[in-house]
Amino acid sequence: MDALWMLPLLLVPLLLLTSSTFVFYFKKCFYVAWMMMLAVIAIPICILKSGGRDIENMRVIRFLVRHVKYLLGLRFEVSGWEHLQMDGPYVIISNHQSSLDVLGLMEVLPDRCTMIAKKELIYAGTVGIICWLGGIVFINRQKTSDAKSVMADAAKTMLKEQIRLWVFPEGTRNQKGDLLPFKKGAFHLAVQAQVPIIPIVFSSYSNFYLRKEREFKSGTISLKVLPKIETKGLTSDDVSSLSDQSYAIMRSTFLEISGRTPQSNGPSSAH
Ligand SMILES: CCCCCCCCCCCCCCCC(=O)SCCNC(=O)CCNC(=O)[C@H](O)C(C)(C)COP(=O)(O)OP(=O)(O)OC[C@H]1O[C@@H](n2cnc3c(N)ncnc32)[C@H](O)[C@@H]1OP(=O)(O)O
Ligand SMILES: CCCCCCCC/C=C\CCCCCCCC(=O)OC[C@@H](O)COP(=O)(O)O
Repeated sequence: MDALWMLPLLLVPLLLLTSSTFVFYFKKCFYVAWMMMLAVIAIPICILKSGGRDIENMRVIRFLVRHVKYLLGLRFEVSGWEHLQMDGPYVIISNHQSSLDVLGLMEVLPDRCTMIAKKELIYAGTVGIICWLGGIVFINRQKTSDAKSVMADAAKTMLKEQIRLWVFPEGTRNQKGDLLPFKKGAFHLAVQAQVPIIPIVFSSYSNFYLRKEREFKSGTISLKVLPKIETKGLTSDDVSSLSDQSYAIMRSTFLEISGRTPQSNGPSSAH
């Protein structure tokens, strides 16, 4: 008879585990907490290995982040690896749906590659510190002139130190089921450094992660690395067409790997 009183107590966790809203919040909180904790582990390793801010720290970060996908029930199917097998610096551009992109990014991240990120990320606790140690280039999106000069410096550093940079040309996270018009910074960067652009496309997260509906299920993400786009000989006058060209191939790839058919050519580039 006493055991019957236990029943509701057992039902509560059972109900919670089957509630998709609970799972959504649980997985999100777990993700942030786990990344924060991984950064706590990574910080002393990076400082001991490199003594401070150094692009080589990205190896440590990449190694420590690789297992996180399993904990969230996510898988990545990568195609086009061969396009990353290239010597020297280049600019990677990819679409940006959520902070979960970091997991896919770490799947394919080449050596000596860091990212351009909004400066607010530096205040994200231990994650902010590890981003700084990993050589992430922080830009102030509210001050275009500052962002431009930081990126012009980055173009020089890329060549001097043989660094690759990963930029999210949409400039913000976007889950609207299509790509946002591209900002121009990534293309100016590649043209200034005269290095190739490698587009990488993440398929839509909408079949497993829906922010509004508070759903976060297991899922498989296609990650497609596309052939490089050369910028040798191009000048700032070519930036708009370079951006339009990149947008067009990334958008059609996004729709294709997300199981959708293109409806229109969409917006070309940001103005
Ligand atoms: C173990 C531990 C675990 C922990 C785990 C760690 C995880 C470690 C991974 C983290 C991962 C990070 C992920 C972060 C992800 C983001 O933070 S995304 C947000 C930040 N990134 C970006 O914004 C990049 C893209 N944005 C841009 O490139 C933008 O162009 C800029 C540079 C911000 C400027 O913005 P804007 O003024 O709004 O945009 P835009 O319309 O492009 O430019 C205006 C004019 O300036 C010109 N212009 C733009 N850029 C330039 C330029 N560089 N030079 C000359 N002219 C330019 C344009 O051509 C345009 O002129 P017109 O052609 O119209 O005449
Ligand atoms: C004490 C501060 C607490 C801050 C908590 C946030 C910490 C995040 C912790 C774990 C997530 C790990 C991945 C971090 C990298 C995520 C980068 C990201 O996705 O930034 C958003 C930015 O691209 C676009 O921002 P907006 O969409 O314009 O906004």
